[in-house]
Amino acid sequence: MDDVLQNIMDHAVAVAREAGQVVREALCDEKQRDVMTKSSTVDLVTQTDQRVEHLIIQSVKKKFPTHRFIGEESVAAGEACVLTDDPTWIIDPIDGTTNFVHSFPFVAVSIGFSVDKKIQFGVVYSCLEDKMFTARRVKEHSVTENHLMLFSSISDVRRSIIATEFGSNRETETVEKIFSSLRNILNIPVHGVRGAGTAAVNMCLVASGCVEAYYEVGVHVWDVAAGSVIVEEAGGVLMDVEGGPVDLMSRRIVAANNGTVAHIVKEIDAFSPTRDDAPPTQ
Ligand SMILES: O=P(O)(O)OC[C@@]1(O)O[C@H](CO)[C@@H](O)[C@@H]1O
Ligand SMILES: [Mg+2]
Ligand SMILES: [Mg+2]
Repeated sequence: MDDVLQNIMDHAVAVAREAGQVVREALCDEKQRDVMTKSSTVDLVTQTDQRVEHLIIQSVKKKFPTHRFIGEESVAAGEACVLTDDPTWIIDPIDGTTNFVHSFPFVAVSIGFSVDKKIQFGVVYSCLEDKMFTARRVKEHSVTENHLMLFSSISDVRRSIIATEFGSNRETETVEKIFSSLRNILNIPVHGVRGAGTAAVNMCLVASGCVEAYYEVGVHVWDVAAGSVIVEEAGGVLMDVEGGPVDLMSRRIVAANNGTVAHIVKEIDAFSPTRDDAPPTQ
């Protein structure tokens, strides 16, 4: 299985790079950045998101015809978001669509691959920085092209930088919760709070030791599937925002180094968005 998995992972890296090239070219063409909206007026999608997801899925289907997919834009178009034991590609064609639309320079192609409901490898291509992050669920871990993982050993949370995002839900109660967590964390006080505008890149920042932790309520499985392996293989931990094991379908995540995770979890004002795998409401 090892060689088989490596073969699949090599394909994921190649197709992520190809997708990244499409994204970079689209950035120079206003038409390809025309905005449509999904769950709210600030949940953006472009024809490039759809095109890139199609490109990835078609390329994988040619090589691995029995594999299944959970793709952000396919789910938006009505496909089920259900993880089975079958080999499944979990795809976010553009993580950071808002960044893409505004030319804010953090945009990633994120591909996680799951078997038996466990993510086996993750590939995050931060395509405007041209950084490829990969990790496989074995002892080895690697970040290609010299982007070495330099995991943070800081254990004093007051010396940390914490990453988070504001998401695309603007309901008053949700915004209140987001600010309540943010206030608690700023008041620790931490050195700073940052957000790249993409969950996948935020998780790679944890794996690289640039930030000590990343947390968010409202993410989707395609935002974090790839990053989850990258963080764990770098030596980090994943947790639910109220402690306990993370559930990638729950839309809640903390990814952190060992020293700060417990401190961050204490400060989060948790809530529970509708799960990614919830049956559709009629
Ligand atoms: O919609 P996209 O661009 O794929 O996802 C980007 C994003 O908004 O999704 C997460 C919340 O859902 C955030 O962490 C992240 O910034
Ligand atoms: Mg995303
Ligand atoms: Mg996306």
